[in-house]
Amino acid sequence: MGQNNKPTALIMIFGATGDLAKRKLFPSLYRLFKKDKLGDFAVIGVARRSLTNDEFQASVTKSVGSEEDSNGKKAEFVSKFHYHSHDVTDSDSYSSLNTLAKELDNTYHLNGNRIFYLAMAPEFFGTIAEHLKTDGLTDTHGFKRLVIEKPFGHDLESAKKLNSQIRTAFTEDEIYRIDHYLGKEMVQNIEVIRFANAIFEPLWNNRFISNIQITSSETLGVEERGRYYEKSGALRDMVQNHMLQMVSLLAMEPPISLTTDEVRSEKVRVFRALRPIKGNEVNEYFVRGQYGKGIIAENEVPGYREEDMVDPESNTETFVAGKLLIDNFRWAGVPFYIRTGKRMEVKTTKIVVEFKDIPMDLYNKQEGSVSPNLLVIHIQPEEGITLYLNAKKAGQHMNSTPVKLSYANKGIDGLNTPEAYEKLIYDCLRGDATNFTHWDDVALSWSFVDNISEVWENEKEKNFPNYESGSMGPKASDALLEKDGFFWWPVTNLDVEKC
Ligand SMILES: NC(=O)C1=CN([C@@H]2O[C@H](COP(=O)(O)OP(=O)(O)OC[C@H]3O[C@@H](n4cnc5c(N)ncnc54)[C@H](OP(=O)(O)O)[C@@H]3O)[C@@H](O)[C@H]2O)C=CC1
Ligand SMILES: O=C1O[C@H](COP(=O)(O)O)[C@@H](O)[C@H](O)[C@H]1O
Repeated sequence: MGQNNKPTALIMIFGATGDLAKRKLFPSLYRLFKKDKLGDFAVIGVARRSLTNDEFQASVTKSVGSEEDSNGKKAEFVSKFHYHSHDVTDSDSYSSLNTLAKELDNTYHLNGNRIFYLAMAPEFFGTIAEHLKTDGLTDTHGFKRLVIEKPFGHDLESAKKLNSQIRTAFTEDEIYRIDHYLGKEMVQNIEVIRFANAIFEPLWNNRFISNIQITSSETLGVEERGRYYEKSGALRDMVQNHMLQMVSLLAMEPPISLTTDEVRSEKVRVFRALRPIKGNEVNEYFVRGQYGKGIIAENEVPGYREEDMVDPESNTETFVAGKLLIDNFRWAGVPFYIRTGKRMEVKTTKIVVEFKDIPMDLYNKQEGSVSPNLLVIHIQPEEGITLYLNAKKAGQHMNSTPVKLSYANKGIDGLNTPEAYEKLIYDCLRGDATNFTHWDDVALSWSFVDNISEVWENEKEKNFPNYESGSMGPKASDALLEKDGFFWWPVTNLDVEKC
């Protein structure tokens, strides 16, 4: 891996005038710089519009505006940004980009290390990667790494095509496919909670766990992304990547060490064990929804079909719930339920691990049923874990009552934990690809999702819209669990801060 804690590199950001660069990439780089985690570096911003270096630097200054300055660090940081106006489909621009790259490499002593960050629409990914090779930008004596944003393809076939295009210029080890959920503090914590606690790992299997539920709900609608989302939907936008990645971390076997290869190969084995959903089973295992109008935070919001750039008769799902089965010794018979959607009641991502009931309930005979033990992992917005146990209810009788043991993660020194992008960019600079998705994950997760999307695309859902904005999704999502004798644990009541 050759990790260096203060890495040196030339970072080329393709799409440097776009939303992602301004909202996430520049602020994350600035935080790394402020924390003294970067060695020598320079940034080349690439986009079509014509900007001078001063204008580009002014936009970088603006995007780090809300970050605290310390001893003129901001000005020093921004001075390292350079702009190259360049249409990525225009072959001629790459040689001048290469000239600028070599110049900056010398000026800043960057040892030929290059990061190419593609923060652009995915249709350009393949072309850019090919040009980087043919025009000599990857021909460098240092390391070269490609950071590629989602979506990685639209289905298995397009993902394969894209992968073979980028593989002409980069080896698998040099490709860093971003899934920003893998940079979230509590998603990274799943492994530690599992593998560093003697009380969990022995119970982490089908003998003791009855089901696992993962909810990632959003209150936002589709915003300005109607054009993209119409072709994507929640299944491709959230399930193929973030939701399945969380499933793999929850279900993987303990790796023999924490190296990139070991962790990734255990994750891939989960995808290989994921039971494929056949065409005629899709509606039994998966539920789709589309939001209608409703009330969020006391404001009336429009339905999905009324959003900008959305077909008034759209068949696109903005909500997905599903039941996944993992066919291996550890998980046989344990359903993993997932649900994700836009315009739901709350913005939250939570994992609820529900343990099986004890064989005999001695304490609740007079007072209703026993409460199962739950382990709740709060991914966001609050970060932490809550363990729901049963203890004696105070008083004369021997009855039990649920109690909570809670840990709220306040981050380093009580400050907010670093943003996902900050961690992932730093990992990439250090050459640590553990928290990036491997091609095998991508291929296997697309092949799982393709079975479902094929059915949904060919069957128009007559009941859309089928959930009100501000609700927790369509009724069929509750029915999915009810038929197995379970229910969605209410994520709104599982707030770690209230424990
Ligand atoms: N925004 C977000 O929060 C997230 C974004 N992503 C992904 O990140 C990528 C970028 O998204 P986002 O920043 O929102 O997109 P934007 O539309 O905001 O930005 C696109 C950028 O690409 C540049 N661009 C477009 N066409 C060309 C071209 N032919 N040659 C050179 N530059 C070009 C644009 O600049 P100009 O017009 O000047 O050329 C602009 O800088 C996408 O893959 C998206 O799916 C992923 C997760 C979250
Ligand atoms: O990748 C995506 O994720 C966001 C949700 O991310 P979060 O960190 O806010 O949970 C989602 O809004 C977007 O549609 C999707 O493309």
